[in-house]
Amino acid sequence: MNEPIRMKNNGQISITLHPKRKGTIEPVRAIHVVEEKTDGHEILAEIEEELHSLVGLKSVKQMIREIYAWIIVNKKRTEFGLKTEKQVLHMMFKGNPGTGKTTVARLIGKLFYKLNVLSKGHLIECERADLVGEYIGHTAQKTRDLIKKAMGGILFIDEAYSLGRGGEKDFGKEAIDTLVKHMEDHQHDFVLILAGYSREMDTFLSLNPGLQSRFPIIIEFPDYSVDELIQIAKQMMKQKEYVFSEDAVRKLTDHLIQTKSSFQNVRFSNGRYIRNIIEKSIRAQAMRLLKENRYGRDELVTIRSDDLVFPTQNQALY
Ligand SMILES: Nc1ncnc2c1ncn2[C@@H]1O[C@H](COP(=O)(O)OP(=O)(O)OP(=O)(O)O)[C@@H](O)[C@H]1O
Repeated sequence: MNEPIRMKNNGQISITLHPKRKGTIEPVRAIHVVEEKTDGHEILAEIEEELHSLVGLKSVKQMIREIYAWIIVNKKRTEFGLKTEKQVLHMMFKGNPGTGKTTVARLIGKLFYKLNVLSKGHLIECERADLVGEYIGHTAQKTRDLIKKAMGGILFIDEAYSLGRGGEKDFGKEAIDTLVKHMEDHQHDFVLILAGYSREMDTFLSLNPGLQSRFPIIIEFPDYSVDELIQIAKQMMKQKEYVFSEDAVRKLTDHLIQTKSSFQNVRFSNGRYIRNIIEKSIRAQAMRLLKENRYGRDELVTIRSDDLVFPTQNQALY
C-alpha cells in the first residue's frame, strides 16, 4: 500500500496524494512533490499476479492492462502540462452469469486504489431492489444512500437492465436519473459498473441512448470453454485443499461437454455452476467417508467420481 510520505533513494520526498484519502497531507513549499517512479512497475507486477490467477478472460485482461497504461500515461502527461483525455472510468460489463464480472470488478477496485484513482477501492454490489423504492422520492433517496456507501470505491449494479424494465412510469427511471446525475457530479469519487447479460444490456442502452456515451469502457465476458471450466474447478478445489481423482476429472469433463451443448444460446452459469458442483460434492464425500469410517489424508482430500453431484437443469441456468 502507498505510504503518504516516503523518502526516496535520491533523497527526494514523495507524497502520494488523494483528495479523499484519510491522513493525506497538504504539500508545503519546502517539500518537493514528485510522482512515485517505481510504483507503476510494482503495481503492474501485483496486478499481473492477480490477473494470472484468473482463468481465461484474455480480452478482459488485455482491457485491464490498457486501462492501467492509460491512467499511468495520463498521469505522466499531466506532469508535463500536456493535454489529457477526460478520464471517465465508468464501465459496462456484459456477459452470462458466473463469467467473472464481480471478480473482475473487485480486482479493478484494487487496481484503482493502488493507482490512487480511488481512495478506498471497495465494492458495493447491488441490484434493482436495493435502488428502487416504493413511492415518489424513495428511489432517489435509496440510490443516493448507495452511492454514498460506494464513495471512494465501486458501485456495481448487477442485472442493471432491469432498471429500464418498466419504462417511463417505473421508479427504475428515477434510479437511472439519480445515478446519471451523481456519476457526473462525483466523477472522480466513485466508479459505476453496470453489469448484465449482453442482449438485455444492449436493449437497455438502445432505450436509454444518453447512457452509452457515459460508459466509455465496455467489457464483454464470454462463456468459458470446458477446458477453462475444468481449470476453474481445479483452482477452486486447490483453494479448499481438495483434489479430484483422475476418474472424477473425466466424469466432470464429460458432464460439462454434455451440459454446455444442451444449453447452447441459453444462460449457462459458468463459474457459479462449477462452485455449486464442488460444494455439493464435498458434502457427498463427507457422507461417504463417515459411512466408510476412513479418514486418511488422501481420503480426506480426494473427491472421487462417485462423489460428484451435478445440479439440476434449472440450477445450471442461474
Ligand atoms: N476466470 C476465472 N478464474 C477463476 N475463477 C473464476 C473465474 N471466473 C469466475 N470464477 C469463479 O466463479 C464464480 C462466479 O464468478 P463471479 O461471481 O465473478 O461471476 P459473475 O459474472 O459476477 O456472476 P453473476 O453475475 O451471476 O454474479 C466465483 O466463485 C469466481 O471465483
